[in-house]
Amino acid sequence: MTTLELSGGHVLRPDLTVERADVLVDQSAGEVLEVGALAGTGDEMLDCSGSLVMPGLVNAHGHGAMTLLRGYADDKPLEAWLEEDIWPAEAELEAGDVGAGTRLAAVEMLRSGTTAFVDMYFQVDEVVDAVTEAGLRARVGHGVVTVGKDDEAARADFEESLAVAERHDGAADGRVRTAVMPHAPHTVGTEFFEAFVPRVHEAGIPLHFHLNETPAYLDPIEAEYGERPTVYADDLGLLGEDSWVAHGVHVDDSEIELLAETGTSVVHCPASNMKLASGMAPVQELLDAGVMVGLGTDGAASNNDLDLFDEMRDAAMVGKLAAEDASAVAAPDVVRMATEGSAAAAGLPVGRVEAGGVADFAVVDFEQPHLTPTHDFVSHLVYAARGSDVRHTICDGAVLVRDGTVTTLDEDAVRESASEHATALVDRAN
Ligand SMILES: CSC[C@H]1O[C@@H](n2cnc3c(O)ncnc32)[C@H](O)[C@@H]1O
Ligand SMILES: [Zn+2]
Repeated sequence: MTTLELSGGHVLRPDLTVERADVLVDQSAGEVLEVGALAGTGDEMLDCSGSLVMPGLVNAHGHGAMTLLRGYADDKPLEAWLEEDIWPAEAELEAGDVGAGTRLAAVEMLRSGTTAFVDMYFQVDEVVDAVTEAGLRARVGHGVVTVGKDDEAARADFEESLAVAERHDGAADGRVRTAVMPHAPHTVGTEFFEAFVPRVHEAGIPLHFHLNETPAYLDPIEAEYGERPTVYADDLGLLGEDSWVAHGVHVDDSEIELLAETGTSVVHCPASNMKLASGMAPVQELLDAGVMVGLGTDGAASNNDLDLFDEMRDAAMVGKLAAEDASAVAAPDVVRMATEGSAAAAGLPVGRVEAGGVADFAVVDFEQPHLTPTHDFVSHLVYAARGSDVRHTICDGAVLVRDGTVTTLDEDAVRESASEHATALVDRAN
């Protein structure tokens, strides 16, 4: 057994108290052995003085390779943005693009303290290779869209999502888990849900999809079935403890109750919701109803970054506006959303720093002017810290970022390759 000691820092405990402590990790098992006063007992030492050791952040909804389309199309609402710009560009995507874009996403996430993420996209073999190389943890899936496809192509798309989930589950020494990911209730035909959802359940595979992001998600379902999309999704077997949805912006009281009753988690994506003017999710109401809420960036083309510190601040700010209450979506709730909440939503065994727990951490440098004085660590994590304050990132016991430098990927090469792929992709699309 080789041990790593995170020494000299403060530690954010699961009850969100902070104490001066070291953390000893079994690197081969990727597990925390002890949290306490250790004073130099590790085989390898990682200096965390002046810093806070917290659980690695978990990005519970996104489309990693959309980094290639960052800044390609802005200042439009979701439907116009997807139909006029994003989907035509994605029609030109090649496997290598997804690999390059996901590596860029990995570098950005690692540098800002994210150790696990959820990815709904295409060419998932490439996504898995990038995750494996980066050393990250992920829940990945092939996104299914059947609108605009004939029956054969639509069925093939859903088959691909199932096959990908079965092929990759447990990859990268178990750091990669999978899910079947239909895009949304209104972009996948009812007959395909009816045919495939029972098979997904039989195979014990979780489900992840976009729900009620904009008013346009409601109209077609209400017009055809006379019910809210959450009820429609429940009728099709899409809700449950193994399901988590992205957005949940336009959910009424009965839908919130249904999400709580079925144990379906909601991933809040505040930056994307603000940028696309999709609306303000009723996060405090979801929390009050007992719904598990996680946090996600969505893709880098609608955010336009993958920094969960930024996202935490946005979640707190817009949560207060939505509730018209400055005490709503308070800092401790937001830190829980970005750690344990996201982890529970995505079914990943992370989100707490404790003995016997998984060794995934972000180490945040608090010796910064904008983090001085430190009356309250949790307040600073939400309202004042930035992704660039992350000093070290550790996943599964391995140091993936040491003093701001990614150890597993060559950052310059990743940036260069992503730029080349992005330019060629956009040239093909235009
Ligand atoms: C079928 S793979 C995922 C699919 O989703 C698209 N997408 C990106 N951002 C959003 C969003 O905010 N709402 C809905 N769909 C989104 C992405 O471009 C892919 O086509
Ligand atoms: Zn999305």
